[in-house]
Amino acid sequence: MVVLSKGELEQIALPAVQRAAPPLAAVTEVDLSTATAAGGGAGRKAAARAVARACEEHGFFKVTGHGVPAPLLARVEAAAAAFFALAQQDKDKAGSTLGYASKRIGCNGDLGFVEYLLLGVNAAGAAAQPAEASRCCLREVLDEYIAAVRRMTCTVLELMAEGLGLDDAGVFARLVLDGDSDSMLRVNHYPPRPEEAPKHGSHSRLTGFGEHTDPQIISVLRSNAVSGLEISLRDGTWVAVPSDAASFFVNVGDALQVLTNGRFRSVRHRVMVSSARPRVSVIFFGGPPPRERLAPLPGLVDREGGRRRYREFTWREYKTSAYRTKLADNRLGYFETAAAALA
Ligand SMILES: C=C1C[C@]23C[C@@]1(O)CC[C@H]2[C@@]12CC[C@H](O)[C@@](C)(C(=O)O1)[C@H]2[C@@H]3C(=O)O
Ligand SMILES: O=C(O)CCC(=O)C(=O)O
Ligand SMILES: [Fe+2]
Repeated sequence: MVVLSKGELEQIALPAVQRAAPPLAAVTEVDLSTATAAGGGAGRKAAARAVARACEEHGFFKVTGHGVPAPLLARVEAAAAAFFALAQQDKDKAGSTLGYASKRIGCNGDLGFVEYLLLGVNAAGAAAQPAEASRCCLREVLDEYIAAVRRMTCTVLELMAEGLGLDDAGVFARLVLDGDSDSMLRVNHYPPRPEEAPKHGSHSRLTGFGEHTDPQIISVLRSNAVSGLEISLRDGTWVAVPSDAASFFVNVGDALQVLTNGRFRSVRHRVMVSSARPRVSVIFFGGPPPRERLAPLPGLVDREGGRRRYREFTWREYKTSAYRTKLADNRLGYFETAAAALA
């Protein structure tokens, strides 16, 4: 259970006057079954175009027909719910092997009304944790989930490359499939919000996970049927994403914004807690190997008359710099070139 002191509550409560964000009018939906069907050349082209358009416009879209079995999704959800229902001392004990933490996000003072597990994902697609944890049922089901979601993620990354018209359709997927890929899995649990005396006739909204962009190439999110995720549109307005437990949501991350020379946008998002029901979300963050040199792809730079918006850096360098920032900071500013500033 996430217990907040008065000071912490004040830090994550948005003012009572702030109304709930309006729902996102239309989220692009990409049906992967049409993109992967045998003889589905036209379907694949259409899906690739839709993916690229969504990544340019919002950096966000929904995936249906994903092929991750519904019983596996149900098992992950049940195992996560069972873990978070444990007594606090048992969750704290498991913390060392499953990366459990509560309220504190990162190490620079960010707080949220959330508890979570955060696991590194190794080359085989399994959560990289000590062997003694391997008998735990949650670990086993998460390993199975990671393998299935990583496969689907690579299909989505191929569609992104095809939608950009790149000759090498595997250019993004290879980074996530690399044996040293720095990928992660996060399981977030947002407890029902605590009872609070209404101020000025309405409740304030609690920040579950403060606004940020994800650092990696791609984030693939699934939640139970409880909403709370909001994305920021290009004009800065926030919109709520209606939950859909049967689908996945894809976020463009900062690394993909760099590789595409800013053509795909890493989406700013947050989670607000206002429901009487707990939200459980599971996010696979597909990242490159630490040694990987990231820079805008030459083909995409050429299309912009040679204007290169980001300098080259390694993923290790980016991560070191990212972990010094606060959640809401713009982590790409440090890597921008003068050309980006002019744009
Ligand atoms: C405040 C922070 C938490 C974070 C690392 C950071 O310094 C800035 C990025 C944050 C983020 C957002 C997306 C993922 O949830 C995450 C695991 C990641 O890779 O970057 C978190 C980091 C975290 O919770 O440690
Ligand atoms: O829990 C969610 O729905 C999103 C959380 C998130 O953005 C993150 O963990 O990076
Ligand atoms: Fe995120």
